[in-house]
Amino acid sequence: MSDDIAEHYRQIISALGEDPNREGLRDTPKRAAKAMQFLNAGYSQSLDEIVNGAVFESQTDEMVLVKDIELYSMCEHHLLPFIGKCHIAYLPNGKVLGLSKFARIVDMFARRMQIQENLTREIADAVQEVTQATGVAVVIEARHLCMMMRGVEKQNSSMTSSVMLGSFRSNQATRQEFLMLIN
Ligand SMILES: Nc1nc2c(ncn2[C@@H]2O[C@H](COP(=O)(O)OP(=O)(O)OP(=O)(O)O)[C@@H](O)[C@H]2O)c(=O)[nH]1
Ligand SMILES: [Zn+2]
Repeated sequence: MSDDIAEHYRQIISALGEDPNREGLRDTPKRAAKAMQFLNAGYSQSLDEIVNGAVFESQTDEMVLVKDIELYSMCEHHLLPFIGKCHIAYLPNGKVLGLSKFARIVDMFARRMQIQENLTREIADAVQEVTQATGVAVVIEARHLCMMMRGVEKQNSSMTSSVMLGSFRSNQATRQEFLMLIN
């Protein structure tokens, strides 16, 4: 698989007019293949595996917020990175999720070919599935290199996407509290 990807990179380098045999590029197909596999490792993970049973009984029903989880993903249109941060809140319903698992869930879905809206939705659905929470809110703020390095070449625009489930959708005060806490 890795060799296969490396061979394709060799061909791409060649098609771009470079010499894949010159010293600096000799190992590049192999490195690029390895990097690309890392950036797409989310396809071979499952929610069960990354959560690893770290769901704990708790009587708290107050909002839990995990803020500023850094995020690196690749846009599925150009295969260029988008970079930003993710905020996740939920209202526990008898159980809480291990803190590190929020970052693991973000990475599992970010390390796939994505658009920001779908990434946001997949993270929210996953948190809902493992916690059975009364409500889940996810906000992602990101900058897309496909907008910066090429195309419209806008350096300062960022995109915010959100998904509100359960109480965050139905209860204005809950949503307001969340938005106030992340701003
Ligand atoms: N909604 C959304 N759009 C995205 C995301 N990532 C990239 N895009 C957009 O996907 C669109 C693809 O448009 P196309 O016209 O098919 O491709 P293109 O000619 O390369 O587009 P330009 O970027 O405008 O040069 C562009 O408008 C991108 O900005 C994302 O996460 N969400
Ligand atoms: Zn793009």
